[in-house]
Amino acid sequence: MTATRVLVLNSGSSSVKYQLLDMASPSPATTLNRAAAPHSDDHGSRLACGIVERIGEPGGVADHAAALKQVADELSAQGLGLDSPELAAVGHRVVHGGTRFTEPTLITDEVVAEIEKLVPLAPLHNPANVIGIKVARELRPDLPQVAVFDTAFHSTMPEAAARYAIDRATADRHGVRRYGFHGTSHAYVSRATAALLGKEPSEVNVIVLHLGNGASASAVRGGVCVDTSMGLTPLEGLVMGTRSGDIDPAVIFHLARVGGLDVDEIDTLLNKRSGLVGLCGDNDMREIGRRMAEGDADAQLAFDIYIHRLRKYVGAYTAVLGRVDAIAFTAGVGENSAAVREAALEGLEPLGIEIDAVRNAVRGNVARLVSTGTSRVAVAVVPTDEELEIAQQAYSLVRP
Ligand SMILES: Nc1ncnc2c1ncn2[C@@H]1O[C@H](COP(=O)(O)OP(=O)(O)O)[C@@H](O)[C@H]1O
Ligand SMILES: CC(=O)OP(=O)(O)O
Ligand SMILES: [Mg+2]
Repeated sequence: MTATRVLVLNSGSSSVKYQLLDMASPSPATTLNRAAAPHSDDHGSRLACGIVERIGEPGGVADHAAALKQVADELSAQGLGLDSPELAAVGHRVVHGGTRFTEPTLITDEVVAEIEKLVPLAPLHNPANVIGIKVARELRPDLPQVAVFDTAFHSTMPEAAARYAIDRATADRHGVRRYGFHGTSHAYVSRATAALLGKEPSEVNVIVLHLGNGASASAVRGGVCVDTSMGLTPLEGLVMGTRSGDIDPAVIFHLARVGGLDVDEIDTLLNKRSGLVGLCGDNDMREIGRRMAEGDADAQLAFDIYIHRLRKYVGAYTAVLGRVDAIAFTAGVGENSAAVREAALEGLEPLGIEIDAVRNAVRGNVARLVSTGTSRVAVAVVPTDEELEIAQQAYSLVRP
């Protein structure tokens, strides 16, 4: 029997998502929506999936190790356990790959040690990724395990976009540069957007707006990333659920000198108590929408700040790309919030961007266009599938 299944673990700061895929059958993107299939040979059908949430929170499981045990138990209960001989590999999302990891990588002890060295650059994410790797390797030491890095797709950014304008020697000594994140999603969605337009990725320039709890924008020219909004860590850029995104770095000095906060307190403030939750107490866009409908001024201001930042990045990446063929919305907010999409692009007709209010309001879970027939820039909603992309990349390394 040929082993054709891949288990994907997407360990986040407070959740573990998993999918088991069979790489011998076509992917749902192919069967549901041919136009949106990102690869011509697009394989990977979902056999099982799930999520363990609220890790470390009251009412949730204690820690990531406990979450992974729950994942293993859920799979075993369906007869799809990690002991299955049909498993060909485990694919792991790893958020920070530094400058070294720009390709899917077969995991060894040495690779794990390198990923651990990058923890200071992604303290909310890499430790969880490492635990996932260790647990899976203990359960199946014989099985190939593949790391797929969030930073990889952004490694093509030109130096002009990747470097901060700070002292070069200091920056180089400490690895201070812009790495970018959510790259697996930006890669998948930019390709799927090209497919939706009936074009090759090399033929189109796309702005991808990945709006989840973490959020980032990227400018993709002919299939290659040329800029993205996250930087050294996943804190820079857009307003997020709990993260501030861009601020004047002097805010940190001011809070330390005048506010008396120490570095760890400021880190927690900017990563966990800022963004939408810091502005209005809620980080879920559904709840913010409900509050706005009731005339809640704090929720409205949080929404307005979120949208203002998003529009700035649309404008910036329009200038970076020169010619924009499509703007693609993805992830939890991007796929589901018609209000965010509309507010982000409202009044941008002079840039050739015309969103169609009726199309935009239609809900769905397949890739679709929401721009008018005359819009020079296509506006698309493209469901992301980080797990499918990770499975395909992992399988390409281990397939017979
Ligand atoms: N129907 C919806 N309308 C508006 N926002 C939604 C909807 N469903 C989910 N979201 C938003 O999506 C977010 C989660 O997105 P997701 O991509 O799953 O994030 P992450 O992977 O970072 O956990 C939620 O916090 C919520 O704000
Ligand atoms: C890198 C990052 O921000 O990931 P997430 O959105 O899963 O938190
Ligand atoms: Mg996510």
